[in-house]
Amino acid sequence: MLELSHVHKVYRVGAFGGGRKRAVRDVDLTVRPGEVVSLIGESGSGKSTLGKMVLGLTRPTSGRITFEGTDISTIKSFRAKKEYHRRVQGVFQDPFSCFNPIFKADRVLTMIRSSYFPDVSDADWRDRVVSSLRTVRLDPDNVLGKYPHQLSGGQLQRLLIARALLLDIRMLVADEVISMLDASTRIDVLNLLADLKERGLGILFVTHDLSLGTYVSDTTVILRKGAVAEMGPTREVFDDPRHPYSRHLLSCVPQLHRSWAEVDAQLAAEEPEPVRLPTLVEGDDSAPMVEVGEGHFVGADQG
Ligand SMILES: Nc1ncnc2c1ncn2[C@@H]1O[C@H](COP(=O)(O)OP(=O)(O)OP(=O)(O)O)[C@@H](O)[C@H]1O
Repeated sequence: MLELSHVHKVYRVGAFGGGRKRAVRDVDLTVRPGEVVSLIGESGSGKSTLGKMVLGLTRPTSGRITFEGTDISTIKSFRAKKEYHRRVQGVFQDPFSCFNPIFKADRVLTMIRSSYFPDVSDADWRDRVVSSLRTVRLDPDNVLGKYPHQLSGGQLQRLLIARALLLDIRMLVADEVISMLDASTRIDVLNLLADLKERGLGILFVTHDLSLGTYVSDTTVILRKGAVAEMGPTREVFDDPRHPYSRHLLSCVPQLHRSWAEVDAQLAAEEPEPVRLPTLVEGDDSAPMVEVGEGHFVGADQG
């Protein structure tokens, strides 16, 4: 469905754009229908840049992104871009900033109608809206006609997902969608993502939160300095992390039932079979990976 192949992104920075900032380095990854792929990494590791490239908000410096067989760099006309966004949508961290406080919150749905479905009758449109709101577990009577300040962050986030669903999307880029929500609402939104996955959507779930990454994802991609440090089936990556960075990162997840000393002791006792990590070559932008288990890859140690 979605395939990234040797994707790089270098931003021009500095007063006259003379500097260069490498944000993404040689990333290969795939998202299949009904699969949730978590992109995990610390701040600045390139997660959002990858999400933005998939959404066509910024272009890769090199490499290819294909969606359902089409290289998205060939999608140029306004009409073709609109069609692409009928299939691929993004939902972002701060739901509040997506709403204009002087308009009712459901205006985000009306705008979809005027842009994509001008010929749909009022009755048909109302049915579609009600159905998409129910899918995201919102009560239409509770949210329609309300202003953004009358709704919670979780309701606004779900409203944005409902908006995406009106478009019959196949792929959702969910960029830190739960980081601004309180704990119980987070679980609601995660459960909603799990429902969407059941409906066959592919989801790129961008997060810096490791523990939430495991909750919904089939595949985990750990990014460091723009390159993949480790990727593979989520259970394998979490149960048997092979890259030193992933091991360090996973050991930092607080666990209620164990002290830090116990975690350190376990890590030392369970030192995995040593992996010969690939090396980066000076002057070469590629980021090689080695396979350490079926579909489980590790990248170079970038120090
Ligand atoms: N438009 C831009 N121009 C220049 N540099 C940028 C731009 N956007 C991002 N960067 C830089 O690229 C790197 C990757 O940024 P990105 O936002 O993708 O990381 P991230 O992992 O999503 O971080 P966070 O979790 O803090 O959002 C960072 O060093 C960032 O400063």
